[in-house]
Amino acid sequence: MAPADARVDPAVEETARAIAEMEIRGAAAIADAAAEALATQARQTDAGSPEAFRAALRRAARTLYETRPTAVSLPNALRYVLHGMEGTTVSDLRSSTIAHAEEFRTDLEQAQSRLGEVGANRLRDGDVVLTHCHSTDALACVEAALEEGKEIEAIVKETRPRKQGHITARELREWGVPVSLVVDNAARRSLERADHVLVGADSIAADGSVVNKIGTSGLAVMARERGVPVVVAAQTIKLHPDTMTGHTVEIERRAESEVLSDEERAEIVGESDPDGLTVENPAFDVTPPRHVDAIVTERGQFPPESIVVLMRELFGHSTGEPWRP
Ligand SMILES: O=C(COP(=O)(O)O)[C@H](O)[C@H](O)COP(=O)(O)O
Repeated sequence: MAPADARVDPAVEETARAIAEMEIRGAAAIADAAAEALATQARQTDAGSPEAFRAALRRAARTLYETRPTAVSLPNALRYVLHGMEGTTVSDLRSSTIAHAEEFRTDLEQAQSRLGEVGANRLRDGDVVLTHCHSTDALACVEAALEEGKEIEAIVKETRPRKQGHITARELREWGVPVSLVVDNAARRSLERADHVLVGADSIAADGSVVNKIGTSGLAVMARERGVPVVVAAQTIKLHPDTMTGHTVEIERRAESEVLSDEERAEIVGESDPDGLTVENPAFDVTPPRHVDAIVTERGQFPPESIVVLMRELFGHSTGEPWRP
């Protein structure tokens, strides 16, 4: 049993709540917040023994891990920080954990800006990108292209049901990028004037499949039909190491209330049996590698089928779940 002083800090509970309720969202932001929360746990814990310290960190990591299942950046971040927890005294454990969390967060930021430079090479002056959801990795490519003096336009898919497209549109407008906001159903028509589909990823599997916001796979199929290249911007923390041994990526299913209000439900159901109406709300889908042209990472760009080589290089060691007791 874990020692009594292995308590999860309230700040960690608060971060976990914010991730679960999507106040903190997007794979990179989730990873960053999780690493920061573990540093807070390490700083605040009143654990009186190395054993209690380790147990408290593992508990905190598990609390964070259980928030959202699809973005692998979350377990990758937790694993990185917990693997860095070294020492035989509480003081050493504390300082090594905090140092690793800080290193992770700095690396994350630098990786995104390097990735942006790599992705910007694909964008030419005057190009139009079509986006889906809100991805900081994808936007880093646009930002780097703008810094190089290129003019870029964007067609931004609204992205039902939570309309993360509005966040994308806001950021692009802050940078002065002309934006056409379109409903998701306008995707195929909008592809007529797009030069690239540019999206992010929550997880990338060993076969090069891309797990991203629901609607990405349909968009990629249509883009292939129209001959518009599909570019996935994804730092290497989006690579899912467990898929090298055949695990599949869990697709998060979210609440009906994101899709249908109580009043709308009542209107549809009328006098009929309420159980006859169910709402499916999967948050992500899987785009097969044949519909993806390139995965842009901070290590360069890769055809999806070759991403496994990079995955082996980065995650060749055993992965494991260090937050399990
Ligand atoms: O699908 C989403 C966000 O989904 P949600 O809004 O459900 O979290 C983003 O495309 C990826 O997380 C990549 O984002 P980033 O490039 O910022 O890591």
